[in-house]
Amino acid sequence: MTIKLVVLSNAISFFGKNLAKDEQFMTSALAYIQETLICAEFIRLLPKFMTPIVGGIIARTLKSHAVIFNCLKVPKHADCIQWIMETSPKNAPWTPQRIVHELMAIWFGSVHGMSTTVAFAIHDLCLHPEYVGPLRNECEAQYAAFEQTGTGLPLLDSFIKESARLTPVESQGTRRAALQPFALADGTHFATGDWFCTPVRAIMTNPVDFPSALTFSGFRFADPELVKSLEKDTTNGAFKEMQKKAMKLTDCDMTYHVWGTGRMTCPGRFYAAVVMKVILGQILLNYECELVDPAAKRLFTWRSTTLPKPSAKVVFTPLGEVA
Ligand code: HEM
Repeated sequence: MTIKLVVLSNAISFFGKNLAKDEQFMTSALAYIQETLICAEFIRLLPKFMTPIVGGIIARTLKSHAVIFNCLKVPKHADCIQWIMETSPKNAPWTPQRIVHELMAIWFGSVHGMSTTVAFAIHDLCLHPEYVGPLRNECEAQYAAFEQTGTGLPLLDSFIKESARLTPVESQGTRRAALQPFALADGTHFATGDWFCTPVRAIMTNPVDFPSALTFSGFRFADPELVKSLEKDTTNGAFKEMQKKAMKLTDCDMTYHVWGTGRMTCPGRFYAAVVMKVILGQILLNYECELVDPAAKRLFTWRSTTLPKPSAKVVFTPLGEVA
């Protein structure tokens, strides 16, 4: 009885209220004491070299150990918190506070980046209705497979990439402060504390890299053969402006800076691309969308950021109700 009383009194401080009320856990926590005592006495009788081997075998066979370890083990989650914990520096792991701080920074960046990029892509669907047919056909044919694998929908992939090229959320990227005097390969010199960045918008509208750079060409990044096969769907040559080389939404190079550059290129872009395709795929499969006033200003710029104007309203009409 005494041991039971001590176990009960101790349990809240050791394991917290929830586990202290868990009958299966508490039975095992009590059994653990007795099993450990017997096991320890037995092991003391063995030659020293055998103790770790036999001790390990006994520990694995004791039921109480299994229950306790299963209840106390921190589960491995498939989420962003787990990823942050695993990528925190091994030699000086981050405190819980730092992990929450990192999580909220990523939460902000990812929600802001994705919501703005998707909003602009929806505007582009409204402004360039010639793309709706081929995109909807692609979704009808491939959305189920995309749901299984998270890959595919190459026309939608290109459409989102083109929308983000012409309306990137940020006009400047890869902002860095020089921590010590620093020179670029071309000799440009930075003193300690100087800031520099890449002109994202200017780079992505450079006519050297993008034919008809200021024209929206939703399939310019797709495979030219695939786009050619759509020619029957268009009468006005809408899909003719193509890049020299096909490029996926998640690809980045010196001409496409939406995801940043170099060592800090966005690691969330594969996830972001899938989420954006889910949202736009569902819209294409279920709705017709229309800007209430297509001629009105739909974006505004604040410093280097471009955002959708809250007044730029879109009407979504379920496909079944389209007149
Ligand atoms: C359309 C949506 C997104 C855009 C446009 C975007 C853009 C960017 C850009 C430009 C950078 C580089 C910043 C720099 O070099 O200073 C970056 C970094 C980063 N992004 Fe994204 N991002 C998006 C979505 C996401 C999502 C969904 C996640 C995570 C779930 C994410 C996680 C990160 C992280 C952790 C970094 C920092 C990488 C590092 O420090 O090495 N992003 N993102």
